[in-house]
Amino acid sequence: MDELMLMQWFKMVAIYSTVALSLFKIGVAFWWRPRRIEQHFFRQGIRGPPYRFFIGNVKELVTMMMKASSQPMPFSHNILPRVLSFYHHWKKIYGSTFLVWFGPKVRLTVSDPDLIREIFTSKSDVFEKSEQHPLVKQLEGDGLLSLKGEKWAHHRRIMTPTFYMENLKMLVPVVANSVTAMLDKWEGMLSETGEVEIEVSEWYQNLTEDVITRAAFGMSYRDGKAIFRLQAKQMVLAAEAFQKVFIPGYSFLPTKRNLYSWKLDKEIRKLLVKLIESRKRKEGGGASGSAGDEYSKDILGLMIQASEGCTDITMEDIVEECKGFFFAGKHSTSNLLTWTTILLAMHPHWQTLAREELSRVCGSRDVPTKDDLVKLKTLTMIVNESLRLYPPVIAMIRRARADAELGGYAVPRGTEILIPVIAVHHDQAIWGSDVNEFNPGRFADGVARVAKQPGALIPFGLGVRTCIGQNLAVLQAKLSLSMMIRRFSFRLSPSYRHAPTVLMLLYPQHGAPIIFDRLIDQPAQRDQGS
Ligand code: HEM
Repeated sequence: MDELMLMQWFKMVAIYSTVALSLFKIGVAFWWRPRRIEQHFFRQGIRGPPYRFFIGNVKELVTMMMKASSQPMPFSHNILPRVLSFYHHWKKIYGSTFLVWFGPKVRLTVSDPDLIREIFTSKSDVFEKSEQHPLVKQLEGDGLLSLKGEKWAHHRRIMTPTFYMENLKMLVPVVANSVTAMLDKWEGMLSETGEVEIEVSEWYQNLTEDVITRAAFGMSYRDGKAIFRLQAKQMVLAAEAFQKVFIPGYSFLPTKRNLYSWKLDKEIRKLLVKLIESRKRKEGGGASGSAGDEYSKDILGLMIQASEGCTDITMEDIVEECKGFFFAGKHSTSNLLTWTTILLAMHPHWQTLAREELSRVCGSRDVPTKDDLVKLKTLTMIVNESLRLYPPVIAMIRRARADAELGGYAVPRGTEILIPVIAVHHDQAIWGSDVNEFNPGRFADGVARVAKQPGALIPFGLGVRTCIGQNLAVLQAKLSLSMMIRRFSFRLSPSYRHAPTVLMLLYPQHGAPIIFDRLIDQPAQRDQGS
């Protein structure tokens, strides 16, 4: 009997100790540590909204963001208060470098271009990519976008040749075919008066899906389509997760949402493995590259070749890279195209200037050649101004992997740095009093002349982790816009409501309905007439 009591007593002590230890750990993680970090930064003159137990500033932050995006805004490009309302609000109180708490996770906002350059270049080994939310990681894949260290460097080396300009230039006919098919369909939809209203963002998504599947994977559009549909569903889940406090380990629980996201991931994986294996068979069968040998250095081809030469590139690695390229290749480029079309519809004068330049450079050619594209300075200025005012990626995050010094501040290990790209792009101190105006002319003497500090215009990031797809995105945007501008003039539909919103990337909340008018004097017609 005594022995039994003793056993029970030990059991009780064990339970109480476990509970006490857990409470202690919770206290340290959710109370003591945040307070200590707050004090550390306060002593250096950095303040911020006060940390609240467990939730940090998430409640105020989500409320502010929801309120700001609840109504459309006037046709103004001063979009910072709407799309990054918490930053805009707290910057006025605490200055541009402040602390903000995403649950118990601290982020230090940094918008000084000199410090941004330091983070991305000379101190890029200390300020590494931060760990993504599990749902975002599932969507983007565990490839280039999130890998670190030697494995990232190895993958980047393998895939870089895909994006050499000589290889990209071979894509001009591929992209042009897709754009022609899209514009022909629009033309078929014209009313008797010669105009049609198009919701361009959906069309651009299909276009960029088409281009990335063909260009990067040598696959047909239909093969890639199913993957894009599944990723769109994952994107909704990931966007919802951003509005909640992140609880480590939660993603492993079999909740309804997690079960659904696992199912989506499994289906994507299955489709990708099938595609990769069929491509491997083709490569093994003597084909030197992707389907049709048109583009032998595509991502999939290079990854497969690399996996055959060494054991450290596995099928799993290829699947993860494919996920990332499907995601990154589609959304950001279609957003760039959508915002640029909206801007040109709002500012028709720049359509005219771009059209005149196209006539000068391309003459009677309907589709610009790769050499023409380089000469289209006005179009380049327009694209740069669009990326400045409406950058698809509005913020980037880094994490200090060791104690570090930044601009005279001591930043403890584990601190995350939030770089509000959109705030930098809308900073009057950098861009001048017309900062919120659409003025591509500011780039007339090149980007460097205007944004004197390299960290001032960063739509594609900076330093070693800069966007690998930058040249492909710009090539695709310039080619699509130039072909569209030559065929149509366009204006905003009366149903357009200006509501830039963030769902991982910056997009128009109520779509982008645009009215297109067919131009009478088109190059193709001039050719026929001559
Ligand atoms: C307008 C279009 C695009 C924009 C604005 C954009 C933006 C960015 C930004 C800001 C980064 C850096 C993120 C960071 O440092 O945290 C990045 C990285 C990346 N982007 Fe893009 N991107 C675009 C198009 C593309 C395309 C078309 C592809 C693929 C074909 C692509 C693939 C990637 C990859 C793989 C990375 C990770 C690179 C690395 O860390 O080595 N992006 N992109």
